[in-house]
Amino acid sequence: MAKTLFDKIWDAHRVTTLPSGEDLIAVDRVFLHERTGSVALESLLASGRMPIDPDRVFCTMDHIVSTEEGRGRNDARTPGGDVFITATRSAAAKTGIQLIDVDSADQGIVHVISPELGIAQPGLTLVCPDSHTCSQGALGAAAWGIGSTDAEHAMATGTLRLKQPPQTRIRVDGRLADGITAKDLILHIIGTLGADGAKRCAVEFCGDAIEALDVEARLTLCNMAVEMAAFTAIIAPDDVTFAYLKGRRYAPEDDQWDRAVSIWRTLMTDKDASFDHEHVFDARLIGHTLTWGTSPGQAGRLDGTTGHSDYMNVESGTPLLGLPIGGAFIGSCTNARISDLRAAADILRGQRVADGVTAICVPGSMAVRRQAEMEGIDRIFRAAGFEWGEAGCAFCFYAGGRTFAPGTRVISSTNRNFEGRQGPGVRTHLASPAVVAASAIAGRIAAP
Ligand SMILES: CC(C)[C@H](C(=O)O)[C@@H](O)C(=O)O
Ligand code: SF4
Repeated sequence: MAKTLFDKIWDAHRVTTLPSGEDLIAVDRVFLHERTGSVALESLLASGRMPIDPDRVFCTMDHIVSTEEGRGRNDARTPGGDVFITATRSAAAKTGIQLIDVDSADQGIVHVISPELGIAQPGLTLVCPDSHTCSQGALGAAAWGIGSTDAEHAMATGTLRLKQPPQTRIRVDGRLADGITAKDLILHIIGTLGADGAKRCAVEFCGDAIEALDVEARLTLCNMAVEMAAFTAIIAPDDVTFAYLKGRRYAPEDDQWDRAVSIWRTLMTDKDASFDHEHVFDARLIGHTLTWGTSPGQAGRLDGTTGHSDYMNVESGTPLLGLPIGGAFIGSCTNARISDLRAAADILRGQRVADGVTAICVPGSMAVRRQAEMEGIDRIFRAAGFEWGEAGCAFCFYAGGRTFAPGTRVISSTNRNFEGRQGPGVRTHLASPAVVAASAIAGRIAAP
């Protein structure tokens, strides 16, 4: 029978089908972070269990760590949040899992460093107690977000019990216009299908426009699948994927590499495979896209108008272009990789952030930060008046502590614009790094 890419990975990991109709699925890798991972690790230890294979459990510190330069990386950005850091460190030592601690050169946001280190690979199952784990499907893995209890189960048994999700195919034909990015594309898709447009589905992205994206852009695309309520997203691995993975720390080596690639080449949807839902988009019709409301589905063109939102303080029909901003943030697992920073730096070079705009850039990983510094990108950001941070989730979500003033309109390269997401009363517009940079300079929402 013809199979989808997702079927192939699922079937290869099915240990058995249970009487309940659920499958018992072998989990290849578990990734944790200090916010939810600490809970899972402590609970596992309290039950007297140990990870069945600690070498396949990875953990980073990203959500609660301070990202302010020079502040000391052991510091928490959440008042009293140090417990997340210390509890994770101590539980990691007791369980023998692979901890990427605050002072590690590899530290960064889980969904940024997992691909960077080659931990996410085609054909693997990978889970993490974090909703944006779907990002990692960009490498051709089945990667999905779980709760802390399931993380505990996955660590203890190397399996998870769940029903195979329904499947959606989203094909994007044509090529994105110059300057239009994967962020514009995914905001356009969510804006069209709605914030529950892919409910509980495993989404496969395919088509010419997807094949033309580099891996970093594919990560941005898959990252936001959960914002349309998807179970996960996946892209068939291809030569672009293999070139990205080759030589990375956890990638297969030597003849193992050739064997892996020959298996990976079989990971694609068969011609006659069927999906529960299918959608087709035309990349050529997509322009700069950003959100105007408090759901990622409330998105529209930069040259368009808003709907009505009291929280966002916009009337229906207000042009997005020209809305005055007080904050600009470039960061998060959506858009804080080197290609994102380069795109923003191209716009910021020789420019200054407008008066009254607090502008902050927080690279997604310390590796991205080092690369940016090697290229002089940090100097462009600093000279423009941006604060330059150390890696972590930072202003992507409010965790107590420092944020923008209530009521501030912020243009942000992140993935969630819920009420209060970036701080009490803070009004978030999601956009690409280029639109964030251009708006920071203009002091109002502006085109790159
Ligand atoms: C804190 C964490 C569990 C949460 C998530 O699951 O996504 C966070 O990363 C987010 O983006 O809201
Ligand atoms: S950067 Fe934001 S979206 Fe990504 S894992 Fe951190 S908090 Fe979640």
